[in-house]
Amino acid sequence: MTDEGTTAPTASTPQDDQLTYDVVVVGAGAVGENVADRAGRTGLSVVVVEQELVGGECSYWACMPSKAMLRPGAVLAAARAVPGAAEAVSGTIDTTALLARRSAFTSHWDDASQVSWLDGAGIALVRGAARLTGPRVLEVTSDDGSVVTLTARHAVVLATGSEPVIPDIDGLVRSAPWTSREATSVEDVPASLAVLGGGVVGVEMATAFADLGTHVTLIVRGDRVLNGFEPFVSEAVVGSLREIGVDVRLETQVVEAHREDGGVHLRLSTGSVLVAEQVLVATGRRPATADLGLETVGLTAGSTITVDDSLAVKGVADGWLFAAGDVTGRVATTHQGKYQARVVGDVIAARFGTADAPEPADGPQVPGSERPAAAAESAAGAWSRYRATADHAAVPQVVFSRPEAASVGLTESAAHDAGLTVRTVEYALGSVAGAAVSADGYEGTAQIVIDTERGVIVGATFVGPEIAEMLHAATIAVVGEVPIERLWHAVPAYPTMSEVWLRLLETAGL
Ligand SMILES: Cc1cc2nc3c(=O)[nH]c(=O)nc-3n(C[C@H](O)[C@H](O)[C@H](O)COP(=O)(O)OP(=O)(O)OC[C@H]3O[C@@H](n4cnc5c(N)ncnc54)[C@H](O)[C@@H]3O)c2cc1C
Ligand SMILES: NC(=O)c1ccc[n+]([C@@H]2O[C@H](COP(=O)([O-])OP(=O)(O)OC[C@H]3O[C@@H](n4cnc5c(N)ncnc54)[C@H](O)[C@@H]3O)[C@@H](O)[C@H]2O)c1
Repeated sequence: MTDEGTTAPTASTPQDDQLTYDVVVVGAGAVGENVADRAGRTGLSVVVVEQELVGGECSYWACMPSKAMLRPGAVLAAARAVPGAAEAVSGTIDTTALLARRSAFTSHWDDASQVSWLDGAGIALVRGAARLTGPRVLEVTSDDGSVVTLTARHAVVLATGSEPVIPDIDGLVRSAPWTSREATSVEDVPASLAVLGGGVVGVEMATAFADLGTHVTLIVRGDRVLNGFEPFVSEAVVGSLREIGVDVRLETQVVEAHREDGGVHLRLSTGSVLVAEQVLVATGRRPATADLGLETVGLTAGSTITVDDSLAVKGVADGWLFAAGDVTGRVATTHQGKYQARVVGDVIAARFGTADAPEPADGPQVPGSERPAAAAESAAGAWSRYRATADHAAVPQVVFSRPEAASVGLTESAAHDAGLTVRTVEYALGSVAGAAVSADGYEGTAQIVIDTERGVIVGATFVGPEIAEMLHAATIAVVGEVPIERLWHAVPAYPTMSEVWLRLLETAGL
């Protein structure tokens, strides 16, 4: 569906400097790739623009390398908690092997395989930095300075992700701090590391570097880590970080920083000075929108791009501009961004796709309609495939700390803030046979938040070794709004950790 007479460019750089496609996606991270795939399924021509590596942050500097770095420590801890296996693992982590496996997971920071995937899916790629110059038109500047003008016949989707925030602390920028990129691509493991920020990146990277033998100090300004989770998660995670040798300093701020004699000197609010070989700043991320030309379409450069549940950008006329992923400021995880990508891809396919678009499996069918998908999309309500409803009700997240932490939906306090009448039920995971068998001295907690008016679960939290895979059952219960009386009939196998569901429901009075 490219212009007549124009050969659709493949994943190599196109020759023309004026190109028109049905859909232009800016950013080929996990989110942009999924938007392109989904939107292109009904015959729309799609191009993605990428200024760095196709695959984005998650593949090369975030999810994949960080999880690869954390896995050896988790496996060792699991083996050490089981007599019989423990005796077989008397050594320490092999740093060289760990980093080699980490690098393999990033394809050695080479995006060739992802580019081939784009090619196979019939999605064109233009390499360079894209900037809107007005409605539906963008300029892409490549590394060699050449400029391509891209026009979208129907839709532009911004999926430019986010960038780390470096707090305004005297001397910090001059100290050349690490961000998560340097931490996840590390080759020379530092002897000591100060980690600033007790969020997800701070906690995961403190764990990973402690495993690598680095002396880690975690500086947290509040009285707990992982603020978005239930408070009992912080207690468990801080306790175990300290057990693996991380010096956790709660209610502490960095006042001033400078680099001297090969190390970074951090003056702390407590009056002491901390010296570390490197400092990792993990104090959150902001949407990457500073140089996107937002001002040419009536938005503010550098701001979060606000979208509705169809992922259409608010405040832009004619419904041609969409956004998904970190750049929307909704939820900054790959899985939720990819969910948004599926939604917006389907919305674009339905609104602008051809008459032969497949009929949706859900939503109202309009007899005799030439474009059933378009009719279904325009009538779509919450929980249809065309609306990102889960962004409000059922966001799951796993933190790969030790113990792991996982949650979906609302915490108790968020439920109160939302005006719900709730009760919480908690159960010690270590009392469940499946957990006791999996590790001697297993410690962990499961909690559900029950909306007492509707009799459904609106939130769940787990903390404990190897609980990550427990989360999806909770997500299904929350999204499905399964009445707890019905959940009672979902019988967990014995002896698995999932038996905690039975114990939670018994504790709730069933
Ligand atoms: C250390 C770390 C660990 C993480 N671990 C997890 C995890 O385990 N699980 C999880 O779900 N999430 C994790 N996340 C979050 C996850 O990485 C992000 O939510 C995800 O990468 C967002 O995807 P995205 O496509 O929106 O953005 P990105 O992956 O950032 O992709 C955006 C792309 O747009 C490109 N781009 C930007 N501006 C332009 C422009 N003007 N022109 C052309 N291209 C442009 C960028 O180069 C980039 O490739 C982690 C994050 C960090 C920092
Ligand atoms: N496993 C996962 O799903 C995973 C892993 C890593 C990152 N991520 C995502 O990446 C995003 C970024 O992670 P993050 O940890 O950088 O951000 P975050 O928002 O999770 O945590 C940032 C922390 O830094 C603190 N902070 C902010 N400014 C500070 C300052 N000036 N001084 C001291 N502390 C300060 C905040 O209080 C907060 O605790 C998150 O949204 C997260 O969801 C996800």
